[in-house]
Amino acid sequence: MIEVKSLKKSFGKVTALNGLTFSAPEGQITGLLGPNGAGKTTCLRTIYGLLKADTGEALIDGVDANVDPLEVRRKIGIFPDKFGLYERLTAREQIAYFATLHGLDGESGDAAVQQVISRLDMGAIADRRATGFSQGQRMKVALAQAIVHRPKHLILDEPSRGLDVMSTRILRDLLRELRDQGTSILFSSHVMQEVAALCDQVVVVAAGKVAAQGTPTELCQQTGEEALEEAFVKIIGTDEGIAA
Ligand SMILES: Nc1ncnc2c1ncn2[C@@H]1O[C@H](COP(=O)(O)OP(=O)(O)OP(=O)(O)O)[C@@H](O)[C@H]1O
Repeated sequence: MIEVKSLKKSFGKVTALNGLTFSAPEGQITGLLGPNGAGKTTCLRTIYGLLKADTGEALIDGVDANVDPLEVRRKIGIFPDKFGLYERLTAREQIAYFATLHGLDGESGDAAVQQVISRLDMGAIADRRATGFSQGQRMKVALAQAIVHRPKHLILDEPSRGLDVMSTRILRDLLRELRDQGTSILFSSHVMQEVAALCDQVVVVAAGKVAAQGTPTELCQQTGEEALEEAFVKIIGTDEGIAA
């Protein structure tokens, strides 16, 4: 389980997180929905230990990434907001590099890399250098890097940005499959339809704290709205920074 407890984080005078609390259980897709600047990326970076909260804690199976970063990295896969690829490496080499970082090398490493290449239908690009890769091809490499060590938890920051319909579908199918295998999946988005289509649970974040939480149906019930889009707008109080 991923747990975020009373997280507070400021950058100078800007309060990015203001007492954020929620959890993302195993076998569920949890969507962190909020307008631009709501604090989603700051929250995710804190969970995987790239940022330290001012107060509060973020735990993976009870472990704080600031206390035991190696243990947390073993348990999670990260699809970050900015993924840089090594342009001179092939897709296979990049994925193998991440497998090695997680202690998967030799035959078991090669097998894990090949498995994820097959799962993401990357055969045609596996042995090409990343230079010239399309956005969708880059997304697949980043996703493969995130899941090659079969993490129990997967955290994705705006995963479908810049993707076409086919790539988005591949991504969604994979997330559902991993969810069904028991992975806890937490992803951020400011796109309502994406959250509505994928999530078992939605955590609506505004101004660094939880504005509402529940299944899409529960959020509609809580707000007395029939459409999720209207429910979100009512919860956040504006549709600024949210995309349909
Ligand atoms: N390193 C930083 N230095 C200064 N301010 C920051 C920093 N990182 C985030 N912020 C500020 O904290 C607030 C929350 O930013 P954050 O990136 O977490 O929001 P977000 O919900 O991910 O937004 P978006 O959907 O636009 O990516 C914003 O006001 C942002 O400008």
